[in-house]
Amino acid sequence: MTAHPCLTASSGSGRMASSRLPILLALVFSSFSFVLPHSNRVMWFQDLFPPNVCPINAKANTFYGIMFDAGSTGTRIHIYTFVQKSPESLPELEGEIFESVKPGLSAYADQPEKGAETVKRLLDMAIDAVPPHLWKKTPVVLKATAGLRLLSEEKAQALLLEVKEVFEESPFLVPENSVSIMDGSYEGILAWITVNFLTGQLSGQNKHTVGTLDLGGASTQITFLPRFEETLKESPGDFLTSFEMFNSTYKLYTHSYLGFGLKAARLATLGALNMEAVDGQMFRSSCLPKQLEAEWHFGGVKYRYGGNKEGETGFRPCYLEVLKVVKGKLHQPDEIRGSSFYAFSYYYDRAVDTNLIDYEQGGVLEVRDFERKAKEVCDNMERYNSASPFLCMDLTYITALLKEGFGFRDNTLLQLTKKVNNIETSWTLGATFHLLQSLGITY
Ligand SMILES: O=c1[nH]cnc2c1ncn2[C@@H]1O[C@H](COP(=O)(O)OP(=O)(O)O)[C@@H](O)[C@H]1O
Ligand SMILES: [Ca+2]
Repeated sequence: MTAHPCLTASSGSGRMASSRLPILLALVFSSFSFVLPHSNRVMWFQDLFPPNVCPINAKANTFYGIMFDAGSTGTRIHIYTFVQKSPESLPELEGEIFESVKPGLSAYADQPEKGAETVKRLLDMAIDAVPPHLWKKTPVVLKATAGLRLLSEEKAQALLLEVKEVFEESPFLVPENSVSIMDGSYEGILAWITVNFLTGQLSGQNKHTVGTLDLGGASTQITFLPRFEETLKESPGDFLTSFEMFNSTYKLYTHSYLGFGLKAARLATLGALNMEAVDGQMFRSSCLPKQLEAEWHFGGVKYRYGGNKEGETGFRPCYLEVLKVVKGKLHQPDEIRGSSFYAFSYYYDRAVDTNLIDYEQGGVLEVRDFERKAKEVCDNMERYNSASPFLCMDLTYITALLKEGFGFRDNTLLQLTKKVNNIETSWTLGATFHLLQSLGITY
C-alpha cells in the first residue's frame, strides 16, 4: 500500500489554520491545539483528506517562516506556510500554526536561561511542523516588544543572548539580527500590513486601507494611512514613516506609546509605574472593589494593590483617576475622528470578557459601547467580582484612551478582530513578509 503523502510531513502540534482552504478544513485544524503522541501524530488526518488536499504536506513549492512575538504578557510562535504556485506568481499564504506561553520573557528578567527555555519549548513545535528538508531554509526570528523595552539594557540583552543561543542550536536558518527588540513604529506598521493584507486591501485597484489599534500590555499603537494633506503637515515628524511592501510605498501615520499598554496603565493609575521601591507599599484606587487587597506581578516586580476602603468607588471617580494617565499625553490627529478602525489585542479581550462581542466572531462596536460597559461594571463591582478585579479599571482606561487620548468620537466604529480568514491579526505576519523579502525568498 502506498503511504498517504500526509505521512511524509510531521504535524499535530499547535493550532493550524489556513487562509485559503475550505472553512471546514480550517475548523478541523484550528481545533487541534495539543501535541499528539508520536504514534498517533500522523493518523488522525489521513482518512479525512484525499492525498491532493493534505494541507500540511510540504510540496516542492512550499516554504515556511517562523516569527516569535516576545510580548510583555506572553511569548508566541507563529509558523507561516507559503506556497508558490508558479515561478512567475507571488507566493500565497497557505496557513499558520500558532501557540503561546505565559508569562512573557520580561518576567524572567533575573533568570534569562529559564526565559530562553520557554522559547525553546515553542521552537520544538516548529521542528515538528516544518519538514526536515526545509529546516535549513526556514528563517527563525524573535522580536521583543514593550516588556523588554521597559527592562534595563543589561537584563534585556542577557535574555536576548540566551534566546539567540537557542536559535543557533536549532536546525533553522538564523539570519543576522534574528533576536532583537523591535522599534515601536515597526510594531504598528507591521500590524497594519497584516490587517490590510488579510482583508485584501494591499492588492488590486481599489485600495481602501483600514487603520489599526493595538493595545498590548505595556504599549499601544495607532496606525493609519493619512488621506488628508493636513494630517501630514500637522503630525510630528517621527509619527510619519514611509514603508515599502509588495512593490508599493506607503506613507503611514504610526506611533507606539510606551507605558500606555493596559497593564502599564493599571500601574500608572495606581501611581506605581516606574516606582523604585514598591516592596510592601499598598496602592489604592477607586476603580477597584472596596474591600480588595491583593498582589500582582508584572515585569518581574511584585505590587500590592487594593480598593478605596473608606473613599469613593465607581465609574466617575475612576474615570477622573484614569484621565490623569492619558489627558494631553497623546497626539490627536483630526482625521481619525470620523474614520473606523480595526482594533485587537486587549480591546478584543476586554470586549469578549464583558460580552460586548463573541470570542469567535468578534464584532463591530462604537467607542461609546466601551463607556457604557465601563459604567455598568464600575457601578456594580460586587456583581462582577468573579471576573478580574481590574475589569472596571481596564474598561475605563480603554474608554479614556479612545476618547481623551486619541480623540475618537463616541460613535467612531471599531471593528474588533482576532483573526481574519483564520490568521491571527498580529504584527508577526507583516514582519514575516518583511523578513522573507529581505532574505530574497519572496516579494
Ligand atoms: O497573535 C495574536 N493574536 C491576537 N492577539 C494577540 C496575539 N498576540 C498577542 N495578542 C494579544 O496581545 C495582548 C497582550 O499584549 P502583549 O503581551 O503583546 O504586550 P506588548 O505588545 O505591550 O508587549 C493580549 O490582548 C493578547 O491577547
Ligand atoms: Ca503585542
